Amino acid sequence: MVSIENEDTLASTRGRETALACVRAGIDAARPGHVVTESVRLDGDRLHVADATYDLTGVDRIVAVGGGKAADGVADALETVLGDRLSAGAVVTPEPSEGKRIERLQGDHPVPSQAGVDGTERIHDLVADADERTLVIAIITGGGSALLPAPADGISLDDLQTTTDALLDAGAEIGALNAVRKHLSTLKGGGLADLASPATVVSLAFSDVVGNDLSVIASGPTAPDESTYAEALEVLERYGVDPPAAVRERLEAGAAGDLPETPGPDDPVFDRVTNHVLADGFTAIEAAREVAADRGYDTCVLSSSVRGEAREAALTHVAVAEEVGATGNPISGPAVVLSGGEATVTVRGDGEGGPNAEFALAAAIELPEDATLACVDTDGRDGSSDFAGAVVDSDTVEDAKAARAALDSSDAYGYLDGHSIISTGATGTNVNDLRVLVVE
Ligand SMILES: O=C(O)C(=O)CO
Repeated sequence: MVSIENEDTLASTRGRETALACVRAGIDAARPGHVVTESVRLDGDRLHVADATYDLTGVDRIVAVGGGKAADGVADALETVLGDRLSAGAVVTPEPSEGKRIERLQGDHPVPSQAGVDGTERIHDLVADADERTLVIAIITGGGSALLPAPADGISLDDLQTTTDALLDAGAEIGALNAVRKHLSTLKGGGLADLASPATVVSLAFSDVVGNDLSVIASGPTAPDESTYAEALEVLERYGVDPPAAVRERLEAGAAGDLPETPGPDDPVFDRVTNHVLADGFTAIEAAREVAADRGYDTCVLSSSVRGEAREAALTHVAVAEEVGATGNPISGPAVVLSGGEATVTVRGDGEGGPNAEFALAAAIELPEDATLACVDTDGRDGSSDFAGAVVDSDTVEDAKAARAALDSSDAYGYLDGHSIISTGATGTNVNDLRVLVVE
């Protein structure tokens, strides 16, 4: 079970206690041990994944490869489920544990590192000689884009780092960011499926992407890609990013038709590929909702795909809390309103912030008296901070001017204190943000 540091201090009211219990249940439900055991089963020569069954007769090698923030836990669970049938594997994760058959390799997030490049090369080596008798299980989890860098021809790690950094700072949304990354690295944008062909590929995804677009989750290593070099150039322009010369040259060469595009939906490399989304933001929301209902609250899911600038989406949540209190809409109190998705922040200063902290602090300035809001990134790392998020109520902000100044210098954690900051450490999963709004 995920543990929240200092929970006794944070849970000083009934609303706060409920919000934190919901957060804990949401994260736990999305952790790989639970999710994989529920959805993957080996029965003799039959591998069951969700509603699909794969016949392993004739398969003489099963290789599990991939990466992302939940990959270590998925690898653990697969080693248990597949036992001796598993031949080998490698995953690149931020906090690798000791594996049995699947090697655990260190990578870095949100900006890629040399360790990630080395780990990705190991995956390349394991998959490069796959044939018709090989089953490749692809472990695709959020964070995979940075953890599995694989720079394309002519692109250095430094080019990838600079470009990623600049787009993150500009607040680029994930689809746009990944359209660029897919055109700068070899395993993204269907590249892993291409490398594994003609093997059968079964992909197990944990989605941290609103709408579960498989070509965006970890930049879609096993998914057809419809984005283009031209689009990648347009993204850089849209976010005002002037990339390193090698990046611009590659994207311009691709847009001019001098480089092959990433494989699209009709490409035969996907003939033997099946992608399964095993967990997403709704997995966390549903578990949180159950806890709230058990505690006697009326519950409502606002949306699992709230996105946009955190401080603006926060005001919508304040408005919902006000409406619950004033007119009993969309439900009447005591109520728990849940949302998921991915808020972003445009970095304005060099303070310590993150989308969830900014969401919570912006809401706290205006929350009505009977409302509590908890906002966390289910991976336990809000933006590039070491915190998961924050729990706030109408007492959190004593000095609205100072709170606004903190927001303006991207320093929400600088304003919030030990009575608000939620710290879980890395949770081992990643299904995006979870917000719990309690109105008593
Ligand atoms: O691309 C990534 O790595 C993401 O976190 C989205 O899945």
